[in-house]
Amino acid sequence: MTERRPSGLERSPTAPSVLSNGHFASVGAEGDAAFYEHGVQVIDGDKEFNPNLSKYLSLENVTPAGFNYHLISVFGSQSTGKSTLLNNLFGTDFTVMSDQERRQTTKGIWLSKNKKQGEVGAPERMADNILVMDVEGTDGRERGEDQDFERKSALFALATSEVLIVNIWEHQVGLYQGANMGLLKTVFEVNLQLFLKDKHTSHRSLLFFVVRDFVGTTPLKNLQKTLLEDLGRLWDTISKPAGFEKASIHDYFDFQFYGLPHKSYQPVQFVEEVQKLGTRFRDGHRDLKRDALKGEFSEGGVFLPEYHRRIPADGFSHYAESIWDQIVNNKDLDLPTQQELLAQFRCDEILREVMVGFDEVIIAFEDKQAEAVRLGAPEVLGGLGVAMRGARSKCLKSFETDASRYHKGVYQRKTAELQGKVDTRLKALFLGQLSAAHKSGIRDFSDSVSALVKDGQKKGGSYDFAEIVTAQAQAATEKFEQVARSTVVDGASWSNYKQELSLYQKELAEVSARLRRDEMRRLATRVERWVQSRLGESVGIEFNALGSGRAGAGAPENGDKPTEKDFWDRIWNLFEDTVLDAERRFTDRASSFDASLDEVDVGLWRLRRKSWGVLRAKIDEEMTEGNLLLKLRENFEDKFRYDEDGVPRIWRPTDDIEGIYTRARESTLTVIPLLSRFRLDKTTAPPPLDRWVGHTPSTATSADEEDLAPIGGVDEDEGKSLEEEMTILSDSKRQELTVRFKKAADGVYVEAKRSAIGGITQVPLYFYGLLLALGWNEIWAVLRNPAYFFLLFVLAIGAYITYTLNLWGPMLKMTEAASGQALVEGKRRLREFLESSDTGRQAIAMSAGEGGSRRKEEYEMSDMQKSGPKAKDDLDDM
Ligand SMILES: Nc1nc2c(ncn2[C@@H]2O[C@H](COP(=O)(O)OP(=O)(O)OP(=O)(O)O)[C@@H](O)[C@H]2O)c(=O)[nH]1
Repeated sequence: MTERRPSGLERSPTAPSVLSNGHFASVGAEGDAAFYEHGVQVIDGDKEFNPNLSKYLSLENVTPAGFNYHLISVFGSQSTGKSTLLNNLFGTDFTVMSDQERRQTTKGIWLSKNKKQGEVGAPERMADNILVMDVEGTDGRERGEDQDFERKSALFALATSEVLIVNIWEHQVGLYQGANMGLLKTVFEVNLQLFLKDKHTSHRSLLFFVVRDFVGTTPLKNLQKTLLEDLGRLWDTISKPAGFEKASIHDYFDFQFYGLPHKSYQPVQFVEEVQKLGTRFRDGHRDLKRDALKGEFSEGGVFLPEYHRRIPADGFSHYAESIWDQIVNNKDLDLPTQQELLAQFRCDEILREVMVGFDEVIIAFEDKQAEAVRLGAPEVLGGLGVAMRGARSKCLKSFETDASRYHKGVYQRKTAELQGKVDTRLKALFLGQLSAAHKSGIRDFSDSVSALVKDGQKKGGSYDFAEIVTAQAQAATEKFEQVARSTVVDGASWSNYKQELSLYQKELAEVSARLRRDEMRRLATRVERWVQSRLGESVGIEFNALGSGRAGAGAPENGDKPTEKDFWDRIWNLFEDTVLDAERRFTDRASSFDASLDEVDVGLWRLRRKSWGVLRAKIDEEMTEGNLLLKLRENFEDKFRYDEDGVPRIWRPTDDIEGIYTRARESTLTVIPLLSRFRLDKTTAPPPLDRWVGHTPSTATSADEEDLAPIGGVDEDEGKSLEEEMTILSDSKRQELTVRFKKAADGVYVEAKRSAIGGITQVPLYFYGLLLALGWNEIWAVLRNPAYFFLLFVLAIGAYITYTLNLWGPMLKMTEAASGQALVEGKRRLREFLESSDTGRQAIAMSAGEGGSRRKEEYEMSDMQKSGPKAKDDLDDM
């Protein structure tokens, strides 16, 4: 349907509009109220519907009125003053025929809103929104005998209006064949046709007869009676559909009559009466109680609820258009179906409108959430809960306000559809928010626990891990609940977070367990370092003691003097003691982690295995060939060079050097097989490593076993026996070591032998006797000479004083320093002298070569004597 300009207002866009009655009208654009000064032409002369009807209703502010509006149509023969009547009653500006032209002015159907204000102090029920329709006059000359439009417009008016004003000249009353009777017959027929399908609702209409040019000679009551009799007869003549044969005219119509004096002859009275009549229309609803008391209905408001066609104002134009479409196309008018269709159309429209408001609020959040998910950094959106609750309730409320007036079934269906749409999106947002709260909560929890643990470690390790975890888990749960609570949408069944909360708590517990495992690992590492340091030191001492050839540091349990035989017993005891101590430390600390027994068991098992690894590494370090050869040599030298009391031996040729050498060497040689296997002296078997280190606990995970080196005799699948694990030196190594040791021992023996022979060059005793005999005379000469004797006496006294003052030491040192200085000086002078000659230079070169090689030897020896590395005590770290 094309948009048309009202035919009564044809004009060029620029020229001022000239109305058919010759008056100028100020007009504006179609959006202006001024454009609709004369109302809106709903149906034009070509039976076209004007789509601008809705625009007009909006401009007149009728659209939001809901059911709070009334629609009145006026019927009557052409040029009987219908427009004049409406304009006077409602202040409208329908075009009125000029008295000179006398031709039809109203074409099609016009509609205008009542412009007259209610009187001051008028009753509250005063009708605000009265719409009046001026219907083209019937049986006019312009349309000839074309009854089609009359029928169609009657159908249209009846389908929409509550009151039909029938305009009739007084002189026409009683003229049964008069033009109005034909019109009324049509009205009755279409009324039956219209409401046939809507038996359940009792539609009624008010036929309001306005008798024009009422003189008053015949009382209105009589005219009324005549009219009703005529109408009754008319009703009887129309053919009624099956089932309606006995229907009375009063089942469908109420009647009212009003007489108006001649407009030109009695203008004052005309105005007065019009005024009175207008008040009745604007007065709103009829007071049934008062009418019942008076026994008649002749004053007060005219409307009754059952007259209303129940089309909400915002759906009126659409309804009117489809009704007209049906009428024009000669389709059966089915009002209930039309109302349902209208409801569907309008509900969809309202749904779209309310969704616009919803989108304005929600899309921003949806975009933000999607962006955060895309970036992989889920974010808890502030204000989401408030926005969701507000948008949802506003959207449902506005839908209810606007759509609930329409067909109930359709409205309910559409409400469910809207709720579904809204809730699907809100639920996604809600779950997204919970997911973000979940992820960020878990991350924050993990971070804060780690930070607090680090803090505690910095402050000296005085922190309770379990306490930190419990407090942080509680804080994290509270935070999650707070976010979830604030995002809950009241009244939405999906809006609860029980399941999400329990999933969150479950993951918190899992993360706690992981953090505890990490913490246990750190603890285990610290304890292991401590074990390493302790074992490194104590085992080192034992090995050093082996070099001395006497007892080690750890005394055997029975209190006997420690021997080389129980070397491995001492090492094993040290290991056991250290590990037990470490286990105690580990268990004490782990208990504060709230760790389960299984977790502690796994931790202890790992600790024992690691400790064994530490011990085995330390043994391997001590048993490197160089270290071992040095130890054996020291062991041998200790036995060879020192006697049983530990006093160094000075070899004399008479000594049994060979015997001592052989015993010492044999004794040291027995150490080699002893050292080559880790065997306990008590049991003559390897230590019970498998029992001690233990088998893998069933609760240990593959991660727990990851960094553990396999242990022979414990980890069966490694194929290494306990015997192999306890073999420290292989047979070939042993033999090689024996050979090298023997060579070293032989060297020591040769040196001893040489030093024994060197002792023979001592001055023999008889030489002193000979010296005394030969120098006897000289001794006497000194003693008998007073000068010599005195000198001797002074020297004796000086020596005594020096002794009593304990000055011998300093004096000797001074003497030594002086002689040393003199020696250095002497050497320097000698070198200077020699350098001046060639032979002297050669001699210096030779002596330097010898001295260099000796220094090299000395260096190598001192290198071998260096003690093994000492591990730092990590105990401080714990
Ligand atoms: N005798 C008489 N003439 C009237 C009365 N009211 C109006 N008229 C005249 O009747 C003529 C027609 O008036 P309209 O109001 O245009 O009549 P209408 O029924 O709207 O005419 P159409 O729209 O052409 O059908 C005008 O010349 C009016 O002056 C009245 O109460 N009595």
